[in-house]
Amino acid sequence: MERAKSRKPHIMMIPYPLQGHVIPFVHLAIKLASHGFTITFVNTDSIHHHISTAHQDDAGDIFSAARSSGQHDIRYTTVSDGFPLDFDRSLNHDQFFEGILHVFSAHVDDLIAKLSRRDDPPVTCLIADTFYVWSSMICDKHNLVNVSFWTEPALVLNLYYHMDLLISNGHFKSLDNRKDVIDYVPGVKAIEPKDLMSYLQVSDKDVDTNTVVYRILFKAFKDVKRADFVVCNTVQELEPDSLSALQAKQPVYAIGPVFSTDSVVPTSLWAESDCTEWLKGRPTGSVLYVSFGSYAHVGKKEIVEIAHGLLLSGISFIWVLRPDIVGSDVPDFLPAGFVDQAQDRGLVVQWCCQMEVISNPAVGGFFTHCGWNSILESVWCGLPLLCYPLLTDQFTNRKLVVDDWCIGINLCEKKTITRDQVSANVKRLMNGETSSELRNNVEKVKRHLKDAVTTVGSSETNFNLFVSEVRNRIETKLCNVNGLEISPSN
Ligand SMILES: O=c1ccn([C@@H]2O[C@H](COP(=O)(O)OP(=O)(O)O[C@H]3O[C@H](CO)[C@@H](O)[C@H](O)[C@H]3O)[C@@H](O)[C@H]2O)c(=O)[nH]1
Repeated sequence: MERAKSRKPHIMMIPYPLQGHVIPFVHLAIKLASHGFTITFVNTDSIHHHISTAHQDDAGDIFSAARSSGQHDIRYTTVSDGFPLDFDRSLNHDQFFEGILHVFSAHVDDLIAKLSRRDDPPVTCLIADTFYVWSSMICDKHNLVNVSFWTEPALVLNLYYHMDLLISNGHFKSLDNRKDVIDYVPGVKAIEPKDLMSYLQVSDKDVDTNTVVYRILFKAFKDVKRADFVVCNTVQELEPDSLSALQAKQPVYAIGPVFSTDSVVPTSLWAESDCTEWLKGRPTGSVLYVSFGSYAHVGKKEIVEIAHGLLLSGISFIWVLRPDIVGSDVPDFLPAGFVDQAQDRGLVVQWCCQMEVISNPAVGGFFTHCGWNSILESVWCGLPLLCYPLLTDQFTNRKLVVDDWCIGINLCEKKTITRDQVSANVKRLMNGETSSELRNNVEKVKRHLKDAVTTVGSSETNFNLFVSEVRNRIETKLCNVNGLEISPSN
């Protein structure tokens, strides 16, 4: 018993190898380390390569500054995702995901086995992304406490969790899906099929649901039901019904927003441009920030319409355009002369420190693809949103933003957009009556986010509860291994 108790709990954390997942994982890692856990953070070789290239630090351990400034016990290692470094994962999306589905877990298994021979204290808990299909298998094999980290809204988890209901009611995976409102999912009063995640909006007539994305979804949301704990990057007060429905099934903790405004850990996969000089002296709230995140692609036609719409609007803007926004094989996508026409009114960068830019007082609105991190960050900074969801959870996130919280407006119902539509909506977002209403509403939602992370707030309380439950579970496991019969409270 004493031997078990004296061992520091050691958590291995493995984010999904995508930007929007790595960032919240890093912040959660630092928070757990500051609560006395030993953390081993695992990035894929490819993610590590991108981060260290972007930050011009090839040998880098991304946690070195955090370790010395906070005296945290965070170790950092990398693992192969099964593909060579120069394999284009964005261009060969499905092949890459087949690897993540079938091959990646063997590398993780191998890494844990290696660490357990070498590491002190031994790894006793795994926090893996909910989209991984192998967490329970790995945890069973290595006797680890199994924690699933969900980086999207609870509403989205709740809908995936109840995919079987959507299928049996004919809203998903039937030849011709029902189009009426869905009102039978526990914790979801009503949701229209157009607000489901993109993957659940298709019928069997149009799409083959045996493709790799669906095989991952079906397996991952079965596997999450076997997790000991689920932590969600959301706030109890913002999504009480979905969270209660999930909490009725298994221990689920809303601990968001999980981010830090002064992080010393490099996480960007692309080199960041500094926008501070450009923003200097611009009137408060006058600049629109435009970004479509790290993963989704936008058609060249749409990029051209957005570009013209931004010019037509007369509003100043910073537009993040990753080199692969259309596709890594399409390097030229902006209309000829765009940058010259924008003159001093527009800045185009391939990537930036988003939190730093949107917290600048000159920025007054966010034109977004509705990635969940961007929504949380935008609310944190008090910015209303112009929503242009592209895929996956982004449609469902838009429902929360536009319909439930009334802090944003829709760019369009369909994917096709026109420059006039862009210009009109940018102006509505930034100035006038709609803009003031949205800003008032954002302040209310922002209050929930800020309150949640105070020492008595819901997220902080949930986090502390989670920490103590995980500790107990780890101790119980260690004692069982050592042949000691104890209850967690001993
Ligand atoms: O120039 C930029 C642009 C973005 N970011 C950061 O990158 C993250 C982007 O995350 P998110 O807004 O969630 O978008 P994606 O990168 O597209 O995230 C993926 O992961 C999210 C969380 O699981 C999902 O909600 C999205 O649909 C999915 O595409 C945020 O933290 C931003 O602050 C930067 O630092 N600089």
